[in-house]
This record gives sequence, structure tokens and C-alpha cells, in this order.
Amino acid sequence: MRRKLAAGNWKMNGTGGSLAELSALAESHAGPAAEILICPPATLLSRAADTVRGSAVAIGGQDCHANAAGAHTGDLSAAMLKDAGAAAVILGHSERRADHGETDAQICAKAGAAIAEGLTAVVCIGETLAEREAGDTLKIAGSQLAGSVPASATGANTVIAYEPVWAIGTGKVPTLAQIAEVHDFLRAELSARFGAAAADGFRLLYGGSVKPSNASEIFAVSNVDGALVGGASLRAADFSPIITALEAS
Ligand SMILES: O=C[C@H](O)COP(=O)(O)O
Repeated sequence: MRRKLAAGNWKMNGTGGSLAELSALAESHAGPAAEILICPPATLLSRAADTVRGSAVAIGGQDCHANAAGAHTGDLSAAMLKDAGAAAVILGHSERRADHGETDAQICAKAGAAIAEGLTAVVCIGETLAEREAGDTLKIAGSQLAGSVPASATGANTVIAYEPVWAIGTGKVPTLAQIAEVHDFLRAELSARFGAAAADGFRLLYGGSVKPSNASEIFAVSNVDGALVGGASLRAADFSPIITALEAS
């Protein structure tokens, strides 16, 4: 049985004052039925980890380098994230693919490094609007999944987040049938690669304009094991009802 996961990606948002939102979240979900993960900017990782210590909320990074150490100005290794208190790391988010030109091969190497360090790799994939309109959604999902997920991945160390690029921060959400089509496809692709039993262990998150108002219907979709939430994860008042909806699903 897969444990549901509510993951929040704060992206490039948040300073010290934002930690009050984390405290509020931890207090209102003391014994959650779902796993809760918040990925703040790297500048807040240590303080966020201190803030949630002893609670049910885990902390994650938003990227890591594939190498363990060295001359990579501005980058952080998986070991550094772990040292700062992270239990997981988001990799291959579409904003990193677009802003930093990250390729599937680079994301795969980062995920392998994160897994080797004991972090959960949250690997993101998803099509652009042009790709969807060209009828290439499943082709893109399949190739990004195959290229970005390392051979060392298991359901215990890797989570897949399906995030259609056109749904991120736009208020546009795919139909429930469109979400189901991709998630069912991803499960089948994982099954073909890792075998049915192993594939069954991977959590598949949906991401893109998830809000308290649409969370319940999305969580009822086949093979949706949780969400990767951006804007609505910044405030406990918004993220909390999403967690509650996931717990009830
Ligand atoms: O990582 C999170 C996603 O990019 C979703 O962002 P959003 O909930 O603001 O649309």
C-alpha cells in the first residue's frame, strides 16, 4: 500500500518570517495519515528543519548537484542537503529544465546521487502546451520518465511528479481523465521497466494549480498518490486543507 504524499514546493519564495507557516502546518497535522514534505529555498533548509523537528513534516531541497563535492560555484550536493536536514529533493522541475537547460541525463545523475545519499528523489516530468496540442503528451512523459529515473530507483527512494508545464501557476488544470491517462501510463511504463511488483511501490504525484477547491477530485483519480503543490503550499491555511483532502481520499 502506497503512503499518500503531500509535497509543497516553495520555489524562490520565503524568508525567515515564512517559518511561522511551517510551525502552523506542523501543529495542525500532528499525526497525519499522509506524508507531508515541504521544500523551501536552500537558504531556509536548516532553519526549516529545526522548525519542524519532532513533527510529522519533513523538509526537502529543490535541486542538487550530481557530484558529491568540488568546484561547482553556487551548487549544493545531496550530502549538503542532507546535512542541512533534508530528507528529500525535487529534481528536474520544469522550471529547472527551462531556466537552466537541465536534460534528462543530468536529472538522472542528480537523482542517482540523491538516492545514494539516502534522500528521496522527487523526479518531475511533464509536457508543454505545444507538446500536448501536438498529441505528444504520453511520448514526452515516457521519454522523460525513462531518461530521468535512474536504475537505482525504487518506490522507497523515488517519487514521480507529473506536472504539465501549462498547468503550473496558471490556474489551468487538466481534466481528470487527462490526469488519469498519464498516471496510468506512468504506472505501466514503470511496470515494464521495473516489474509490476516494484512499479506498484512508486508514488505518483500530480502537480499544477492544485488548490483546496480541486484537491479532492484530483486525489480520487486513478494512480494519483498525492500532489506536488507550488503556490498553495506557501501558506498553512491553503496547504492544510489539501493535506486533509489527501488523507480523506
Ligand atoms: O512544484 C510545483 C508545481 O510547479 C506546481 O505549482 P503550482 O501549484 O503553483 O501550480
